[in-house]
Amino acid sequence: MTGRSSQDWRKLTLGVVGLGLIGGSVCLGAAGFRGASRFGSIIGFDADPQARAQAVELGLVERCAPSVPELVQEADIIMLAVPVKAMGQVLRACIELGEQPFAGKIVSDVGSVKASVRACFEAALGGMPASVVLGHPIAGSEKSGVFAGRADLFVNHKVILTPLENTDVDAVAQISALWTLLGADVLEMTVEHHDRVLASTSHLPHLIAFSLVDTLAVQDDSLDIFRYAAGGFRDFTRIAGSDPVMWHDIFLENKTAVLESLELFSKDLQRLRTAIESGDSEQLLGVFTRAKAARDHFGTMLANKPYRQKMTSRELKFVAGPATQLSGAIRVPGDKSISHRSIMLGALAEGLTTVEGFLEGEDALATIQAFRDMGVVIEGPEAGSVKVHGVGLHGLKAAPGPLYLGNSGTSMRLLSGLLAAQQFDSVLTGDESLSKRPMKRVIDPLGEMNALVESENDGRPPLKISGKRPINAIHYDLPVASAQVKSAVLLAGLYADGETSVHEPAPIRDHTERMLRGFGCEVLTEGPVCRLRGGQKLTACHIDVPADISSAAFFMVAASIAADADVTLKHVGVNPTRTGIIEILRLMGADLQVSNEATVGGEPVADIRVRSSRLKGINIPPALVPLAIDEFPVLFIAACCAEGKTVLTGAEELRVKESDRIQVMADGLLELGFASKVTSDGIEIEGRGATSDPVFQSGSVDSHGDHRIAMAFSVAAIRAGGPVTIHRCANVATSFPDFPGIAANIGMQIDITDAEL
Ligand SMILES: O=C(O)C1=C[C@@H](OP(=O)(O)O)[C@@H](O)[C@H](O)C1
Ligand SMILES: C=C(OP(=O)(O)O)C(=O)O
Repeated sequence: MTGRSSQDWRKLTLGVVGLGLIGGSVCLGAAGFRGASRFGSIIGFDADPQARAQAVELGLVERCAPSVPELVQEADIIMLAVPVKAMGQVLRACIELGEQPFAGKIVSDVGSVKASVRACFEAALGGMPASVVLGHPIAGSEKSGVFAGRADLFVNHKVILTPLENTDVDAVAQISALWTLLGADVLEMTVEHHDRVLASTSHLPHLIAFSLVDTLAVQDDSLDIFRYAAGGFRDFTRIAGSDPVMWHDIFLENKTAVLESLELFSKDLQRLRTAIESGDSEQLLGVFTRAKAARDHFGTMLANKPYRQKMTSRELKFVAGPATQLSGAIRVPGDKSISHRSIMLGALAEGLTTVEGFLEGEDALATIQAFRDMGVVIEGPEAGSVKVHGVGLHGLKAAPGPLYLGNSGTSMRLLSGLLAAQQFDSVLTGDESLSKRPMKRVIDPLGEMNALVESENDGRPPLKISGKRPINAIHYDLPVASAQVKSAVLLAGLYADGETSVHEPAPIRDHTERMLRGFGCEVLTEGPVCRLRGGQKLTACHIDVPADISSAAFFMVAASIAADADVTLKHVGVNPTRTGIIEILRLMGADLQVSNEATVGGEPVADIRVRSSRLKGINIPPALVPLAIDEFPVLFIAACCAEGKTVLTGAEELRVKESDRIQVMADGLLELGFASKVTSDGIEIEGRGATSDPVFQSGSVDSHGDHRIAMAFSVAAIRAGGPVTIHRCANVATSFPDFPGIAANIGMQIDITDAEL
């Protein structure tokens, strides 16, 4: 649907019936913010003669028609902005114009209950004319009357249109264009869906606000109550100041849907009452933490920020600049792999698990949300602290709907193993990138364990996991060096009768095994095989999440390639299954010093000091590939800045990460004037080293929504001849929220722009 040009509108007369808050605002918005009318003329009618006179005086309309039929005759587009209750009378008045009073006109309304407005049309006109498009702007206010109108009332508000099967598509397009002109976002749904949604999101809250204020107002000490009522009362009850007659009508008109949501709410309220009475703190915390998470999510959605939502309508762009001097000591956010596992194992444990240093990135938040959906009480995260109220191995409950795991492969694969062993069915979904990632690697071994994980999409998400199936212990030889697959099998193995063992073809991260031990579980590791007996109890513990070496890697490369750098990365996790980046950079001649080594909660940590160095190209030993699997995008940047050739082989896994990290990096490098040679399982990069500075041209690259690609090119900018613009960076928040802010602390310059696509 395309909007009309201003030229088109100027040929038309807009007629607004009902000049209260909504009708008046339609007039003012249509008149244009700068006073120049966008319409040929705007006329109005209101049942109240005084309102008619005031509307003209206030400049809402040029003039008022003496009756509804006369307005209908004159106008081309008619907006019936009268209360739902008055609709029948307005329509009956139009009958004097003949059987089809709206022929050749386009008509819409603004009523809050669509089924009853439709019934009014059917009763008055014997059916719904094709040129009538029912609609509802979600832009009320507790103010009403002819003085309440505002030209910008609808800006950035939603308008729901509810066209019927016979509604004329051109009429829908015109009414949609009118609302767009007034600044609104237009969407469509059925009449029934609209009435159900509004019953819960608007009508029920109004009912509760009216009821609460009334309950308090009739108490003896009401004056005191109101005098001392704090901000919470004021915020919560603002809508009790709304027009009583209008709301009285709405409740009676939307009776069925309102009663349904009231019934649901009453049950939940009763449950809270019982929880308070019996001192059931678990139940109270469960409701409150879930509600807080949902409200926070709602807040970020309203602010158009990317928490668990598809980033289709907005683009986050980084513009990174060259830098020569980098210095300072920083601590990057918590390890993503360990953060995920702290929630999963904490939920399965008995008792309260406390976590600090938790990564508040969207991937780990998606895991938290999934467990909340399965009935686990999780407090936080609050400045990296999380409290997980474990429910025990058999305490998870079926989620009310599919579990949405955003961009996170780790969440989906580990949860597949865990959920395959539950007494309920589950569905796992994810964003566009996750929906393309291979899941057969977990479907197959879990199938061998008698689990049923199904994909209708050639082994890709969504995954349907059947519960209530006994899980068999197996020995599994991992065909790919994947810690996610190993962990999925081990988590399912927790529920099996007997010993599950996994053989890894090369060393891969072992956080699951280490953390299980921290929870009191016996997990044996003998060379490449780890074993675990099913049925073991997990006991809650404290987890200190180290800084993520995969995030620190960006600054290790940044400091290595910058002309003058001395950067210290604090409290970094240096588990030997993760230190491939350190080993590879050292082989390339980087100056990395590891100090303050310690062990926290079974995981080694250290500070890493990095200074500028003359890197040289190497053949990356294949054995190091799994130990640095997430660090290759930024290692490619290091290779470009090295002297000589770097060759990566045995890294085909990179092609099935959040993007095809080999191809997407090579494409981006080319945009910056740097040609590389892509191979099926790696890349060859002829470094430019010190012989060419800048190494990269200024330019513009597409990260394909892959966080690690976006951050790698931000690092490349250090050695570019001018700014590097990186598109689709919103997913940086999956693993490294505030990457630009932390980068700025050592002297990197990354500007963020948030633009409409
Ligand atoms: O187990 C984990 O936490 C992870 C394992 C790796 O994936 P694979 O198991 O697919 O190699 C890694 O790429 C991912 O970022 C996190
Ligand atoms: C591959 C990654 O994560 P995941 O598999 O959890 O999406 C990553 O963080 O680079």
